[in-house]
Amino acid sequence: MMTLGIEVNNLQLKYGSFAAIKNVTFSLAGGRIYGLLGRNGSGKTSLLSILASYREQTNGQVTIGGEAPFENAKIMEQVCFIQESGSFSDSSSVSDVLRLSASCWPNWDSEYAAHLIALYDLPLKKLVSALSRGMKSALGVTIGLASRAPVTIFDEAYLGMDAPSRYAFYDELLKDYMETPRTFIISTHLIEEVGSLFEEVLILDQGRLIMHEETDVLKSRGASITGSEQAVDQITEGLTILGQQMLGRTKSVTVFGELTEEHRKHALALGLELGPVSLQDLFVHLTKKEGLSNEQKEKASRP
Ligand SMILES: Nc1ncnc2c1ncn2[C@@H]1O[C@H](COP(=O)(O)OP(=O)(O)OP(=O)(O)O)[C@@H](O)[C@H]1O
Repeated sequence: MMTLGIEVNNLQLKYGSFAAIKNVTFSLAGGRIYGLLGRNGSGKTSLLSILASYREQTNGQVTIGGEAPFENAKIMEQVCFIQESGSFSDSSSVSDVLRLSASCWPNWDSEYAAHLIALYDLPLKKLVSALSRGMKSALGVTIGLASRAPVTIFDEAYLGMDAPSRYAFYDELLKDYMETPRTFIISTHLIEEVGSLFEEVLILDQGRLIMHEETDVLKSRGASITGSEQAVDQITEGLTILGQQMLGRTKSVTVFGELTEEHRKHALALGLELGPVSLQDLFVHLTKKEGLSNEQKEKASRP
């Protein structure tokens, strides 16, 4: 399958006078799983809508495979955008929606669709209006995966699904990605659940891109330090603490910022255990209202 690179340059989107996307610039090579994170109203859906040709930007450039996506039929059939709310007509039946989807995406895989329909027990004859929220989400997920679109975007698409269904979705996505590599962009608030899928992470904060990093590199921007309370307190003095936890006599502290070699040696000498920081902890810290100053955020986002 071809890999379509995505270039976003100085992108701006305004609703009236309100700027929802502010001078966002990034480049995605494609063929990876990207996570798009941001607090409520940070602009995730707005950004994804532009990539999916649902909206035109106010300023700046977007290209997918070298072409601007807006009103571009050739690009639109390469991009599948699945939203939480679903955008299926209420008066269509599930099988109508699937038939329409099959005609929209040239790479549609009917066999795979049938597998997912069985997996999620989707009632083909029911009208969309008669589906439960979770069933609507399962229909969306089925379409996104079976579309085999070179760029597949899930915008909180599995929110209505119960935990077993969500985990089945993560498994399917990973399996499908291994078999037919393509670009997935996934926006989510369920960072602990979905985070391990991401190879790169983008974080939006009030319309600005404050971080775009390989997940592993991002995780090395912080550390968890575990051991005796006294030793942990000693080593973390003066560091930015994201969170702490006591488990019996053992203390575990998460810090922001890379540990210096000296710190590491000292920690090991004190018998402390060092580990990576969780994506969730980093995210919460980076997007906290009274968290880092814009200057600090900018510094943190630089390699
Ligand atoms: N059609 C619209 N008209 C006016 N303002 C809008 C419109 N759509 C979104 N906005 C505003 O743009 C900002 C970004 O919204 P957007 O839906 O892109 O955020 P989000 O990151 O997807 O949020 P959430 O996580 O809550 O879904 C918000 O302040 C929102 O109120």
